[in-house]
Amino acid sequence: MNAPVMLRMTSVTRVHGQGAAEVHALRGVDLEVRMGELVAVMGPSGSGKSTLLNLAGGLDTPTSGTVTVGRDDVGTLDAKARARLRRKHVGYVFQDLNLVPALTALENVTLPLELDGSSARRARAKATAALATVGLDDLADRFPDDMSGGQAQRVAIARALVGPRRLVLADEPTGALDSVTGEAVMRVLRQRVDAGAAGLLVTHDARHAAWADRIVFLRDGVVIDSTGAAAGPDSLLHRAVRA
Ligand SMILES: Nc1ncnc2c1ncn2[C@@H]1O[C@H](COP(=O)(O)OP(=O)(O)OP(=O)(O)O)[C@@H](O)[C@H]1O
Repeated sequence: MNAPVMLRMTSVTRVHGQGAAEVHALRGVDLEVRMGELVAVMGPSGSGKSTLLNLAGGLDTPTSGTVTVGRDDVGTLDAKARARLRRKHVGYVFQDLNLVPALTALENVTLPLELDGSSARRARAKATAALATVGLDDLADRFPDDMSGGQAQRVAIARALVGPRRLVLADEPTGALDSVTGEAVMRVLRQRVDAGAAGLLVTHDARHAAWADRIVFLRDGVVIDSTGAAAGPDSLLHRAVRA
């Protein structure tokens, strides 16, 4: 039996700006991501990848069409309800990391859990474990500005994956990383998805897309192709691009 659909986009359009400045960033996109499934989104600059990710995470609402996360229709939620949905169920890794500079690595990862109502002790324990999964247990007390780009990126990954996130959204999560660390980050993302989350990954890198079960290609706001071939770490595609 197929796993439940966590993210569903139906005939989604998004128009930015107005009048002469109007940009049709997405034009009628249909997309489903099931629990346990990692979908990579590829496409040239300006094709609508970030717009799609922002809609999936409830940071933005569609101009027309519907976006549902679990049972929630994102377009019908008010800003407060969308913020709650994001905090509770959606993990993000963005290009700009949005780490809080005044908080240590551990505190940055702990923060979303505390905002969700976890006790400080439980939140700390979970955050410590999340930092360990990205190999940063030694740097828990370090501040983001005292870390390398790759280390800070891994803190952002730990923060996105901590807690019961049902949908993990990653926008070029390996951008600041060397290839070995980038692979490690992809492995962590894959493990989180294998443990039951749904994952949506924007990437320009075919080696990272090869970790996905499916690759969706966007151009000018339209899905122009979608590979059905199950890729994943054991797939031929994966082995081919890693060889
Ligand atoms: N807030 C906005 N206001 C106006 N236009 C926007 C806005 N956000 C995105 N766009 C436009 O929408 C189109 C799609 O942008 P988007 O950032 O989603 O593409 P992308 O595929 O993520 O690009 P990149 O790979 O360069 O990040 C582009 O033409 C962009 O200029």
